[in-house]
Amino acid sequence: MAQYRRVSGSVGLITLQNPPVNALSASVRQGIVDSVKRALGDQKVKSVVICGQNGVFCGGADIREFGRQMSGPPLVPMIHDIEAANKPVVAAIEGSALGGGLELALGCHYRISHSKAVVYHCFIMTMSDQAKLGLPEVTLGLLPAAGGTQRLPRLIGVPAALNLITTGRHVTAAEALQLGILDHVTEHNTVDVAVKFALSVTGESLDGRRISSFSCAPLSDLDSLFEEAMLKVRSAARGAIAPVACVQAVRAAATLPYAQGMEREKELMATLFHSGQARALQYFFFAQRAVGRWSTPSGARWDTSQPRPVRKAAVIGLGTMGRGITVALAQAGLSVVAVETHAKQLMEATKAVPSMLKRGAVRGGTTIEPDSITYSQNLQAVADVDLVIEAVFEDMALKEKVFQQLSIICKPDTLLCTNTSSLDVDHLASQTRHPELVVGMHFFAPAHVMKLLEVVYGRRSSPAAVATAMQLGKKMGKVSVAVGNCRGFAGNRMLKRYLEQAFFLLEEGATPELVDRALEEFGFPMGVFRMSDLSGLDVGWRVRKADGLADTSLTGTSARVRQGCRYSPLGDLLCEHGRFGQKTGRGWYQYDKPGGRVAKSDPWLHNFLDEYRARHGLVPRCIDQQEVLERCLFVLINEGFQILEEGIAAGPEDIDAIYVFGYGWPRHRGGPMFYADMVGLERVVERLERYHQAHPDVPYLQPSGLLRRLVANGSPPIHKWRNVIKNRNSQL
Ligand SMILES: CCCCCCCC/C=C\C=C\CC(=O)SCCNC(=O)CCNC(=O)[C@H](O)C(C)(C)COP(=O)(O)OP(=O)(O)OC[C@H]1O[C@@H](n2cnc3c(N)ncnc32)[C@H](O)[C@@H]1OP(=O)(O)O
Repeated sequence: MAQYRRVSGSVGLITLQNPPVNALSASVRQGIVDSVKRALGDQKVKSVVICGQNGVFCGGADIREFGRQMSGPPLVPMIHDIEAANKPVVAAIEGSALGGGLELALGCHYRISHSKAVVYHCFIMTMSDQAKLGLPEVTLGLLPAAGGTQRLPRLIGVPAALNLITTGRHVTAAEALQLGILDHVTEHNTVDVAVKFALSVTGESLDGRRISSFSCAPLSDLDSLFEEAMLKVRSAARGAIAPVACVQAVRAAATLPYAQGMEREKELMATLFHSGQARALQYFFFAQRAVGRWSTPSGARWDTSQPRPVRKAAVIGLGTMGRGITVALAQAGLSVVAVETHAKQLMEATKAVPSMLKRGAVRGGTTIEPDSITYSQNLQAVADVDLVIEAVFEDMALKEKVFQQLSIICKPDTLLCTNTSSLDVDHLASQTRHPELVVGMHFFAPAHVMKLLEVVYGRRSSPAAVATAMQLGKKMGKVSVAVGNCRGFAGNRMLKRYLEQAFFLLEEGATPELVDRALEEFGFPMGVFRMSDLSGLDVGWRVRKADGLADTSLTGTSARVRQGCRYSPLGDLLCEHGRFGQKTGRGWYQYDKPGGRVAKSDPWLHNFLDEYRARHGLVPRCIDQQEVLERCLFVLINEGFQILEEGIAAGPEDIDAIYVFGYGWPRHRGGPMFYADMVGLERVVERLERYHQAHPDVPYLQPSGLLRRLVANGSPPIHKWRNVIKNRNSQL
């Protein structure tokens, strides 16, 4: 809806009304069309202001309408009519003007917005409380097709428009003013200022105010600008089609008259609108919001659990993870006690952490106060904190000891969290006096950069403990996903199956290059082998050794079998050769030096694989990219269904958010569970069954019960899976 009234005698004020973000639904569009008509037809009205109710201008088109039959007046002629009006129209932008919302504002003759400098916590000073503007359609698999690709370059120039349209980034009102998107910013009530302004421009000529009549500022070398832009978008999101279409649309603005540019914009939008990528990205938009509405099998829920305030936190262990967590906590405005019992490591951390904070501040345009962190070698320093995050070496005996000590030292109501990536949270809880106050907070390296946080609830974790960890994650800018306690939780448990298949493919004749190429062409930023070289092969080796798996002295058939299932010792053998990946300059690839970044094919590795296969009587066969994708991805997806069946994750959105934010799953493919839905559950079952027949010693290739049940229920779309999922208690 849109409300229309006349204010200050001669200003028609149109207020968009569609909470929470005044999205341009059919009825809002109809309301705007009707209101504009009224304002232009009323002789008493000399100028018009468009604003949004509740301090939000407009969050853009109503994304929920995209999957349905579109009705109501279309945006393009609606905006065209506003621009063509013979009375000045002013956009009063509070909150957000995004997508179609900004396009609507670009159709107005003037744009005024809100900006206010505030200090929002004790040591980070920032410009907050100001409007956000942007054309984020690309993040939804679309382009700004209501004239955005044609008006913005005409208003702010091609390079700046290319940047905004291809990245979808939001800019603050201050930046928008600088770029020339806004005519004016105010610290006062934006609508009042806009009304006064509208009165002041009454009767003035609008000839120079209609952006569609502008020409793009000329540029000397358009071809190389667009070539560069194309290369950039292709490498930023491999295989994503919307950024490419965005570049093409902006090129049309730079080279064609407005009307032809609009035709091109429409044509390009038509290729995107019904694409699988647009569906995936729009699904993911809602999925990442859905994970905040967490629930556990015991009935704890986001809307009935009260988080506790956390002002002071401690981090125990200042290795790579601990340092990153310390930085993330400090950046979130908490006071942090950073504890490391090894003097050398502590000394290094006291230098590393402030410089990480400094780099972060430069990147984020904020100022920091390093005094918010105190360092100590003594665990007693955590006596008065509200929450502790343990990040010591991944060793159960060590962690047990730390939790026993924390339970004595800390206040009785202190929340005790572990950053373990796979160990048993319930067991650690059992070492403490208050197991209900123990949860996992599983960060991903680098912890101050990566968006994902798995919040792991144990059997006895209280709803308040889960709510507090979830809220703290949000405060740290993370996407927090609540998961149950099991080996590897959700993310690493699924990853294990994916890694195993990659190793098996090498045994059967593939090379790391072939496997990585298939995965990178699918859209992962790095294939599995390049990724494991980056993260260090020794990490998994240590875990396998602790689990009694990494025994390379075994010979004959038993060398490739553990606990009755197929096992590949390839990773263990590489580690025994000292090949830990980038850090040693050798892994699945070779690097020019230890710490080198550029992976090169390694003849040694290929010889090693040949000899290994010969030793074990494995006859290499030709493996194609499809098999790589199906084996690696379908087994991971199958584990995802198992996780859903066990209630470790509450819904497919949780798993998809974990994989997109934590494991580089290409966002334009929606996440593994969405991908399964796209491929078709029946096909996933059929391929898994086929591979299981060929590899009966790999039980995880057998389709999970839930997957079969969904197929038996007619393969309902992903948003109906929850109806079929029967949550069970967490399982260890
Ligand atoms: C064959 C060819 C046919 C072509 C015809 C088509 C022609 C179409 C022409 C033009 C198309 C224009 C495209 C667009 O405008 S696409 C939309 C662009 N806008 C966005 O991407 C903005 C999305 N929203 C946000 O970024 C944020 O929500 C923000 C506005 C910044 C507010 O953030 P915050 O305060 O943190 O609130 P939440 O994100 O939690 O959102 C609150 C709830 O509102 C829902 N929401 C938000 N935006 C939209 C929207 N645009 N449409 C529908 N719903 C929206 C959001 O999901 C939250 O609800 P819930 O928690 O239930 O998920």
